[in-house]
Amino acid sequence: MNIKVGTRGSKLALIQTNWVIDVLKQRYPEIDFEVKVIKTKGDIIQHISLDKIGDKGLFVKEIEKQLIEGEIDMAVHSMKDMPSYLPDELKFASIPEREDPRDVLILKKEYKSLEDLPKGAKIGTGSKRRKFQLLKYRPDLNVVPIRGNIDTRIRKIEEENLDGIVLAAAGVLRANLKHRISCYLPIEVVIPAPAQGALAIEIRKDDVELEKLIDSIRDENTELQVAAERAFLEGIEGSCHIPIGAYCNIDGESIKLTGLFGDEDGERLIVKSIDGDIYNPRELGLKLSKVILEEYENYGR
Ligand SMILES: NCc1[nH]cc(CCC(=O)O)c1CC(=O)O
Repeated sequence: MNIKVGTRGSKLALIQTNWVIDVLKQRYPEIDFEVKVIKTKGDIIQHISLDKIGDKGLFVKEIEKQLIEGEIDMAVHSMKDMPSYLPDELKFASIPEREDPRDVLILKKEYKSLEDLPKGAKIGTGSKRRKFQLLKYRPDLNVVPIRGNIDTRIRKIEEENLDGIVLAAAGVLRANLKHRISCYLPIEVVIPAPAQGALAIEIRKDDVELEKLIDSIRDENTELQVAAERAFLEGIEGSCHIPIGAYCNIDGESIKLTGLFGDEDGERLIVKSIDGDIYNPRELGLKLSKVILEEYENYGR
């Protein structure tokens, strides 16, 4: 059997794709996998702030088209970049084990933590979720927009004379850049993006054979967390112009889901947690989105 795997061409996308192929190969050494790099709209318009072009589908549409047409058989993405709804013909296969969900700071050599940073320090991030949570903790910081893949952003610390940047631990660790991490931001301080650190493997709905194969690398806790966190995102119906975050903590049969939601300019920023059990993660996510949206509407009244 020969399986064609579609991916973006960024270093991280290729690392993630090869990671999935490697774990599948360990179980099915007889299967051949062929990587096909696909250029997406998001890769072509690198210079514009993601905030301004918006649209989560930017990095996946072209890949999904090739999947539907049979040019490829599966696609590997970062789950956090995936829109709430997939094309009718496609679905997610089982989800493998999540990487560290936290965000990290990569700082100039002089500094080791968020607390170390001098007043007014310049921190680069294009994400409102990261920006407003950092400012809540350190209102004096000067948060400036940056874009680009991981290497580009790290380079910009020097090039644009920043004191540091915020990145997802998952991308930095997968790219073998652990030594660059200055500190991990606790989940209580910076709630991650829904499903941050988890991978999405997209396949055709009718591809039962491949579905079964990928089921061998399923991680149940990750699937539970992703179900709850993405249901919250779906319930919010937000875009990337507003801060949205979610993290699901599992403790035996109990789960605690924490959600973050706010407005475009950071005036309203709401964080709330609710408890549930491992049997209804999706319902818990949808419920939390309703509770938070309601609180948002009543804010300041
Ligand atoms: N927004 C781009 C993106 N999409 C996935 C990752 C890293 C891997 C992940 O979060 O799962 C990143 C980089 C980042 O946010 O630092």
